[in-house]
Amino acid sequence: MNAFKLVHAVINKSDQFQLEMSDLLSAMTLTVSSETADIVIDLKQIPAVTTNHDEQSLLEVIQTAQDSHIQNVILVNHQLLISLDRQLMSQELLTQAKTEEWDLQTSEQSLRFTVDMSSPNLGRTMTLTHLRSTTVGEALSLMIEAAGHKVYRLNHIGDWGMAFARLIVAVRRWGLPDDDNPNIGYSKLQHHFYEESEFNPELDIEAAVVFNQLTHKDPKVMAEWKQICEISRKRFDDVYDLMNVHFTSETGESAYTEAALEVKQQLVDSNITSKELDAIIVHFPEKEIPQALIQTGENDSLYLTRDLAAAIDRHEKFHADYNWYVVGNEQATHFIQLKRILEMLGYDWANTISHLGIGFNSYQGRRLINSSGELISVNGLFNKVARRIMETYQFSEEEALRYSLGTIIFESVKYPRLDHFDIDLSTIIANEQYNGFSLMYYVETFSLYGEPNLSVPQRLSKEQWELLHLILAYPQKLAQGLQSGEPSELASFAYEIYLKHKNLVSQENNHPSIDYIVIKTLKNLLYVLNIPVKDTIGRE
Ligand SMILES: NC(=[NH2+])NCCC[C@H](N)C(=O)O
Repeated sequence: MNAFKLVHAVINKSDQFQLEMSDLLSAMTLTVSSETADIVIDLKQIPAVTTNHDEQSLLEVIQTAQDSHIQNVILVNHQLLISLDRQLMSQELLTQAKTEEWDLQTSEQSLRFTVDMSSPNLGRTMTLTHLRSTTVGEALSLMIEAAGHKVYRLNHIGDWGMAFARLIVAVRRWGLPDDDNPNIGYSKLQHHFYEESEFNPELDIEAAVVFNQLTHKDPKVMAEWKQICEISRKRFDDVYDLMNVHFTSETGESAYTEAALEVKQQLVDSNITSKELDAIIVHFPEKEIPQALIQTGENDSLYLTRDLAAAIDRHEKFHADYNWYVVGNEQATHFIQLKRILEMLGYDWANTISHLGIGFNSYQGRRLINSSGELISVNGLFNKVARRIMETYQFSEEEALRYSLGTIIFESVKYPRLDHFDIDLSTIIANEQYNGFSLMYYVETFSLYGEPNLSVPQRLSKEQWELLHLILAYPQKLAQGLQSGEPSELASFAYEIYLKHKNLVSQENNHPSIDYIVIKTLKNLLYVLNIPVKDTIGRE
């Protein structure tokens, strides 16, 4: 049941008005309190309506359409106030919940998106920022699909650069890490390298030689590099499997080293670079953008230059309307430079690029380390939270892991992206709180009585209608979440529905048909956030 499409169709059926769905979407509110009306349309926000006469005609269009969903419509102070046939609307919400055909599209055309998400670095552990990029990126991808668009999920894996030369040297001296936790092992090796190189400058010299060999694709050194990458990669796949995240394309940065040289040449040829010693630099006309380093020595490539090559490749492959990068906000300048350089090269599609930044993330107030200062892997975090759930609620191991995943995923999407999020073991699994645990538990254990012959009550109480009325806003919440790139819009929407329903139940003012609509809608919202809720419908 999509009230936005309904109103849009009613108006556009006439020859007089052809409104854009996007205009209607921003002008139309399902009022918070349904006392005045069920739908308010602010006509000042609709470009096609400019005069009093237009306002009057629009009113008449809706009146003469005599759509059965619309009970009454009046014009007050440049606003259209629409009252709906509550029973009919509710009945249609019930049908939607039964058939699970969620009609959430509010866009006339289907658009194409790429979402750069996760993009961890091999040869070290996945950080909480990478984890949150994965969860936010996947939620956004599912939201894009739910809204009827096409998404390409892209993993731009960090597998190139000086860090790998250091790791190769470290592995030569101190051996490969053990199998249990290779990425923790690699991170320790990197750390060890830094400590040792303070006393032993030979290490840095050897790393520089290795990096040069890597740059020239020396087969023996490439084999050492490849081994490190493959071992490291497997662990990330375990995380993706657990979270049910599947990428359209996973390309290491190493795949762009040659294309990066071409981009460099293109920049030099367009006269937007300057050479300072061995370095090639772009100065921007805007003073506030810091100069960008394109190359430091012959034949090498830098993160930015590889990213420019990858962006061009992405555009050629996917021709997306939107290219999103869900990446830590400390890289804000990098993305400003990336976009501006593409503009300076004359790529008109540069405006499709948006950096959706991620704020600071912590575990118990710190980075992913335990109380004795040891690194924890993301898999380790899932297990830790699962263990805590098992102890607290006596869940089976399998159930605890599923709840752990759902809880961590929800926790990382429930705040606006740029806000700090902390995984606090004592609060994230507390029941009846604003967390993933409570929502999963609620939708999976709420007792629903029967399904087949449900129908909504003849007369809905005020509170009952207010809850269903809130659910009618789903397509708009989804559109707003996509507009701002914020899955948190849906997380807080789910929580609001949950609270209202709990309240209804405590007043014994619920009804099986309403329970059914609510639980199915909440489940759908959780699916769209990639929370692994069970398919089955409560206990009978
Ligand atoms: N296309 C991109 N730059 N994606 C993000 C890459 C993130 C990078 N690997 C990092 O961990 O910092």
